This record gives sequence, C-alpha cells and structure tokens, in this order.
Amino acid sequence: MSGRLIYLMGPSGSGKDSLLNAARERLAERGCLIARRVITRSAEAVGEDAIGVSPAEFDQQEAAGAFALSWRANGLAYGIPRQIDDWLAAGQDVLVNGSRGYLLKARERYPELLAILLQVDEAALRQRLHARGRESAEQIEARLARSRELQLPSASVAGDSDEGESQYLLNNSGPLDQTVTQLLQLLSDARACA
Ligand SMILES: Nc1ncnc2c1ncn2[C@@H]1O[C@H](COP(=O)(O)OP(=O)(O)O)[C@@H](O)[C@H]1O
Ligand SMILES: O=P(O)(O)OC[C@H]1O[C@H](OP(=O)(O)OP(=O)(O)O)[C@H](O)[C@@H]1O
Repeated sequence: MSGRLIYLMGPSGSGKDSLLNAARERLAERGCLIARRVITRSAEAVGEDAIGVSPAEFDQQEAAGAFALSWRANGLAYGIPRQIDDWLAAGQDVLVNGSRGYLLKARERYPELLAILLQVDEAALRQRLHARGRESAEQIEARLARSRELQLPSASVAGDSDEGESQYLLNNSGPLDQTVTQLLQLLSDARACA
C-alpha cells in the first residue's frame, strides 16, 4: 500500500508554516507526517521546523540524491528529504510545504499528489510579512510581485483547468484555528490522512 503526498502551497506569508504547526498534532493522530524541509536560510532565520544549510551543502546533498523534491525561489534553495519516499511506501500520508512554481514538476514525480493552495489577499499578506519581520521590505515586495506573477493565467501553477479535483483552495484570511478545522475537513473530503 502506498501513501499519498499532500502538497501545501501558497504565497510567502499566507500561513503555511503556521498552519502546519497548528495542525501538527491532529495530523499526527491521523497518521499524517509532515516533512521537514532543508533550506539555505541561516539558522536564526529558518524560523520553522526546517534544517538550515549553506548553498554548498545544499548542492552537495542534492547531487547525492538526498532530496525527493527540490527547487529554487526567492534567492533560496529548498529540499524535501528522500525519506518521504520510505514513509509513502510504508502507506503513510505525507504533507509537504511546497512551491506553486514547482507544482507541475512535483506532479510528474507524484501524479496522485493532493495540492492545496492557501490563499490570503495581498493587503493582508503584506501586513503579515512585515509583522513576521523575517525579510526586508525589498524582499517582501519581491515575494508579493512573484505571487502576482504566479497568479497570471499564463502561469503553469494552481488553477490550471486540468488539475481536476485533486486541487483544493483553502482561505487563511480568518483566524488560524478556523483554517486548521477547514484543512482537516478538506483532508477528510479528499479521503487523505484518513
Ligand atoms: N490566520 C492568521 N491570522 C493572522 N496571522 C496569521 C495567520 N496565519 C499566519 N499568520 C501570521 O502571518 C505570518 C506569516 O505566516 P507563515 O506561517 O510564516 O507563512 P508562510 O509559511 O506561508 O510564509 C506569521 O507572522 C504568522 O504568525
Ligand atoms: O513558488 P512559490 O509558491 O512562490 O514558493 C516558493 C517558495 O517560497 C515559499 O517559501 P518562503 O521562503 O517564503 O518560506 P515560507 O515557507 O515560510 O513561505 C514557499 O514555501 C516555497 O518554498
């Protein structure tokens, strides 16, 4: 039996890490594991349950086949450890914090993946990114510009008509608790983490 990959994506600041942290225990109770990412972010700035490495270390690990998925964005490199393939093979569902820009590639490797797009309007995103204080004002504007570009009809990301029912929208404009409840409901509807 093989598990299903759940691919959570959304603009920087939309609340992916917050949602995963808030839902972690309840997801674990349902047998759903959350992959820990490897990111070329300094240890202090990692700010999530991720492993910070240097760009050289990242390239080395990537070349050695350490990642099931890896991508570059926002001047950083992100990797999802190969270990998720063992979990999936053992029948466990696995949730990853993914990238909208990398969705099609991820689908090539995991055709059955369940994509979830977390959404928040731009004014709230800007406000949340500033409040988080991890990036400079310039970096924040670059992330907002990337989000606008990825929303264009020409962008090969979420929203393509052939994505079918394996893609869900999840709004995080309200309280986080509400989004956690909606995530769990959505997973039940999709018969994931059942
Ligand atoms: N539902 C919410 N309401 C208010 N603030 C939120 C909500 N979800 C997340 N945040 C805040 O928004 C900021 C960005 O969230 P984060 O989880 O880091 O986003 P992402 O991982 O998608 O970049 C954080 O400071 C977080 O505390
Ligand atoms: O293609 P995109 O959808 O724009 O995604 C690109 C990357 O940006 C986000 O990471 P970020 O560094 O903002 O950290 P985050 O996970 O805290 O959002 C996201 O998690 C992706 O790794």
